[in-house]
Amino acid sequence: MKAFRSLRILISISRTETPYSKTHLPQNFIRRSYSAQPNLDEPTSVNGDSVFDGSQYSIEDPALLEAALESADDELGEGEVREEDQKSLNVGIIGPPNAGKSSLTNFMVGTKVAAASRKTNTTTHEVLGVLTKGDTQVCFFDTPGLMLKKSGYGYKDIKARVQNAWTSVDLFDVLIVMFDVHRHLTCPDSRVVRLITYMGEEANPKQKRILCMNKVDLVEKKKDLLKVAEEFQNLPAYERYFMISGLKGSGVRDLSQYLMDQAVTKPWEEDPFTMSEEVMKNISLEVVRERLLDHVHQEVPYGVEHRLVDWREQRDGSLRIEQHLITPKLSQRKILVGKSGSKIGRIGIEANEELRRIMNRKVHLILKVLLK
Ligand SMILES: Nc1nc2c(ncn2[C@@H]2O[C@H](COP(=O)(O)OP(=O)(O)OP(=O)(O)O)[C@@H](O)[C@H]2O)c(=O)[nH]1
Repeated sequence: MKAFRSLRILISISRTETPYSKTHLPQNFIRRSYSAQPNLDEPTSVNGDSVFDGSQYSIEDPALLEAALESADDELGEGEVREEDQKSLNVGIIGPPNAGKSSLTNFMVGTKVAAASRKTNTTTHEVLGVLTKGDTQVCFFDTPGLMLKKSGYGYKDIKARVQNAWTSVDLFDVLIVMFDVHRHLTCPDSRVVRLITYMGEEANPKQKRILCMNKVDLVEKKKDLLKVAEEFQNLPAYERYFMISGLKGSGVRDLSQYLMDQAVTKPWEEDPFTMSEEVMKNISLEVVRERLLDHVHQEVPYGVEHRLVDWREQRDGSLRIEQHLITPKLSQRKILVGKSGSKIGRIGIEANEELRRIMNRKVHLILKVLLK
């Protein structure tokens, strides 16, 4: 159930724009619960008992129970807000690679899963995450590749995608210009300074711009932060300056509050009940990890390398998920596998069932325990 709890947060993360990437969760799925039993007592044993294959198990059709729990159409479900009451804000985050854009978004959105295996540079403006709180939805967009060349001009000629990105940057309600202040103090990069200056030179009446000095946790002498603030203080386009640690969270609450306060009455653009494929992949890892921690009490889970090796939609609409658990020691592998595969089997059954409920479709979870 811990994964279900985290899902209340996870569902507010948005989707990537691939046609097959959307999974629409039933709007009241969080409140549903139904039990299911595997129809076999023992998990599959292949080549020395290291494989759990979820396709060996079938779950009773929960449709009847789902129907019974369905709320009436005109009732507002938990977390739903009438369109006329919805407030929105689109926030672009611009900054050099490694500035901490994803980490900050993850912290604000409330989970680490948003970007762990995010594909970069696939779209002009990639949704990094969506924060939906009360009646307000804040969408965070990445602006990949938007840096300035030494000449001071953008890399417009590289690809039309980048050109479009530059021209549409102005469309965000708020633009966060972010940089790694620790790096700036130790090894300043002229391209970053140029970007900060360029974005701060001229105020845009339709867009609020803020300058975020990130990674303040790495700066030992906090006085140095004031020096940096002074360096950029005469840039009229920045309405506010924030000193934050997107990873550790310092200063993030003020920033989140500032953003929530900027939201205007406008229907939400992102369905808070839609999950991207990337998010689902990470959920699948999280769910298995959780079960692992539940069932293996020794130190084992912390030494285990956990990989998603296959994620495939099958012809019948079901999802095949294969994950590998790689242990450094044979003894750890034995603990994980259990007698005749009983441990990994149990972990697999429970994780398979939970994933089936979350994804709202049939899931074949394959877990393999391997030795490094
Ligand atoms: N100490 C510290 N590290 C941070 C902070 N924010 C991010 N990092 C680390 O900096 C690295 C880059 O962070 P990301 O969030 O991936 O940066 P990004 O700007 O999204 O990077 P790109 O995807 O390359 O554009 C990671 O190793 C983070 O853990 C912070 O506030 N403090």
